[in-house]
Amino acid sequence: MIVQKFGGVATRNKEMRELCIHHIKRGIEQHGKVVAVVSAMGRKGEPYSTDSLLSITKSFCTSPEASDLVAACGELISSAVMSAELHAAGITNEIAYGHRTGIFTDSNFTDADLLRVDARKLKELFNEVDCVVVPGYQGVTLDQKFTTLGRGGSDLTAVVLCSVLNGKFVEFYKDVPGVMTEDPKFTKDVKKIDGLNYEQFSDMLKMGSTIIQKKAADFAEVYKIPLHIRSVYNEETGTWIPAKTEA
Ligand SMILES: Nc1ncnc2c1ncn2[C@@H]1O[C@H](COP(=O)(O)OP(=O)(O)O)[C@@H](O)[C@H]1O
Ligand SMILES: N[C@@H](CC(=O)OP(=O)(O)O)C(=O)O
Repeated sequence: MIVQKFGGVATRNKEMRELCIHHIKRGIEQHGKVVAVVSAMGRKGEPYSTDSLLSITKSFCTSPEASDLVAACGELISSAVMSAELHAAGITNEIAYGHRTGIFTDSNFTDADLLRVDARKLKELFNEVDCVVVPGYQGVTLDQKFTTLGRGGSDLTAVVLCSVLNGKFVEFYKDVPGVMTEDPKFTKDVKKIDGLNYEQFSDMLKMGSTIIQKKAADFAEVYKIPLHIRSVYNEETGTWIPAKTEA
């Protein structure tokens, strides 16, 4: 089993989600089962993105609980869309959300911390289907309120689920070939880095790189979860953390 994470750019429209579905199919063929963690579709200005939902009313800034409930809807919509399109493509799948995902947090709305993760339901679902679709970025409190895990939190969802389900590694599907020497949005002459150790990757994130959420990278380092950051547009190898050693 592996975990694949598809962010807002990878899930933004049907054409992009077809690429995601191709990777999920290949993941199932090569690794048996796939947990597909999805983020809200699109970026600022697109209708179902996290930023668009959070801008419905300025009053969300005075009500963190309501703000988290609306934010969680972005990933719920995305998981419903992805699940339906996977069914249409012939891939058996179930959606795990709310307490079915088993990610329980404290009530620190907008940046909640994990309390415990109960993987029993997810394991049960894998007896029935090849793929479980999980809305990222969210957890539930012990009294069943939705919380979010901080911006970029779907990365944390992916890494945490890989850890509790004993997955082989997490694949992050991006609009870049992997971790580059610098952010290609701002610098032209960049090269893909084939591999980094956890400390080198953490240093890049500390310097401000936004390629994955820092909390997720820290969790991966502590629990030794291998990460593969790669392009959604093709099947080429991206960047492995930790670097693959020569056989
Ligand atoms: N060193 C880096 N290498 C590659 N991409 C980087 C780097 N630093 C920042 N980025 C940015 O990270 C973006 C990919 O992350 P993001 O769009 O947040 O993905 P996701 O939608 O999966 O969360 C790239 O478009 C790129 O601009
Ligand atoms: N949608 C949330 C969570 C997330 O991880 O998104 P993305 O994978 O698109 O960065 C956010 O924008 O913060």
